[in-house]
Amino acid sequence: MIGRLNHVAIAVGDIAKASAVYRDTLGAEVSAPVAQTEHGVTTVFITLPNTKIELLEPLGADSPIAKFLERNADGGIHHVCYEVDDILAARDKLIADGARVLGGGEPKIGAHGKPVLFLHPKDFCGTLVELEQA
Ligand SMILES: CC[C@H](C(=O)O)C(=O)SCCNC(=O)CCNC(=O)[C@H](O)C(C)(C)COP(=O)(O)OP(=O)(O)OC[C@H]1O[C@@H](n2cnc3c(N)ncnc32)[C@H](O)[C@@H]1OP(=O)(O)O
Ligand SMILES: [Co+2]
Repeated sequence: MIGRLNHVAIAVGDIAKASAVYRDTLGAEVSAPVAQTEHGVTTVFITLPNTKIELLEPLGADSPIAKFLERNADGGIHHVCYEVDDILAARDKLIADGARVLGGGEPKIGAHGKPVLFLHPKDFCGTLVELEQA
């Protein structure tokens, strides 16, 4: 079912500072920040030869990453995103297998304009998993 690793997400308290670390210290190609109001985060994408790093900063009062940052004040790896050929078929199989699909199971449009879903970390080795329609 899962295919390419689309991105690894890092939650940060200050996305401008984190962008500067990746751009200036690590010499990476860093996008401008984009407010993703629907998702309660601001995103930056760092393009690598074989995948992407997504920086996430809380946006708005009830950002889904706020508690994560309370637990990890310096920031930290927040989720991994795998591509799937058919996100609805993947969702239905995961639910049939007893996995918890977050957000009521309906895909939202993610940062790349594609449908995305999130799977509960407790069901996937303590790791928040995002699926993105390839
Ligand atoms: C623009 C879209 C963009 C894209 O790529 O397209 C994005 O990636 S948007 C990213 C931000 N959105 C989301 O993360 C949505 C899905 N996430 C959630 O719904 C929440 O973060 C949730 C439910 C996974 C956790 O929420 P919260 O931390 O408020 O809940 P709890 O404190 O009750 O946590 C429950 C339990 O899970 C552990 N946990 C929480 N977050 C993570 C994590 N990122 N990785 C691993 N484990 C996590 C937390 O420690 C709790 O464990 P416990 O043992 O019970 O303490
Ligand atoms: Co993501």
